[in-house]
Amino acid sequence: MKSVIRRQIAQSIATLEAVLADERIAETLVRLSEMTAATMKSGGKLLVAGNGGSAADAQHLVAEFVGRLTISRPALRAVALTVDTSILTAVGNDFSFDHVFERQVEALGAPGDIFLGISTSGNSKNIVKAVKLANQMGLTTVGFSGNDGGAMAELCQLNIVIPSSTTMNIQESHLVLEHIYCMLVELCYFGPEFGSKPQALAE
Ligand SMILES: O=C(CO)[C@@H](O)[C@H](O)[C@H](O)[C@H](O)COP(=O)(O)O
Ligand SMILES: [Zn+2]
Repeated sequence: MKSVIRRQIAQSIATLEAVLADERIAETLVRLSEMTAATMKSGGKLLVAGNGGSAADAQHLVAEFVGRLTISRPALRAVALTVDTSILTAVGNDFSFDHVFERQVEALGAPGDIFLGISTSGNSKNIVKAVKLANQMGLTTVGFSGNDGGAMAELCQLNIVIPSSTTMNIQESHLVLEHIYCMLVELCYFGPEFGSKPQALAE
């Protein structure tokens, strides 16, 4: 059993090492963070969707934006499209599960907003459909994926593709980058001096 634990931790670290070595990922994350801060400053918002573990990620990331991560500051405008069970069941039941995020993009999205789809395969139909509509509506589309980026890689304007084909490792790296993403948006939006008292978080 311990050998399984060691192997899995080593695999998770190796995936993160590969992420660390990938300059494109760092460059894309900086670009995305600057763009997100600018979008939010001008009244736009971030919409986030994912399935399974990535649905939990969507909610986790949005909770950091609406609450706080590294500094005490005003709430930032972000919405997880995974949380309203009435919408998910109504649209899933009346249309199909492939439309549960697309419909919410139609309802809530506006030109200039950002849609972030989190999908380890990059191929989940409900995410792909939401990306397509978001593109048509003039949102900026972003994909967090793994493997070869799947269909999302061809559709999204910005892509972060974890260099792994193992779902759990892709998810683990996504979470690390999602925390850094929120941290960088706080930095871009409020400036380093705003966060000079991180102990405020303990209050
Ligand atoms: O958390 C896990 C596996 O670690 C699962 O719940 C996983 O997220 C689900 O199978 C998803 O449906 C996978 O979808 P995707 O990442 O390919 O879009
Ligand atoms: Zn999982």
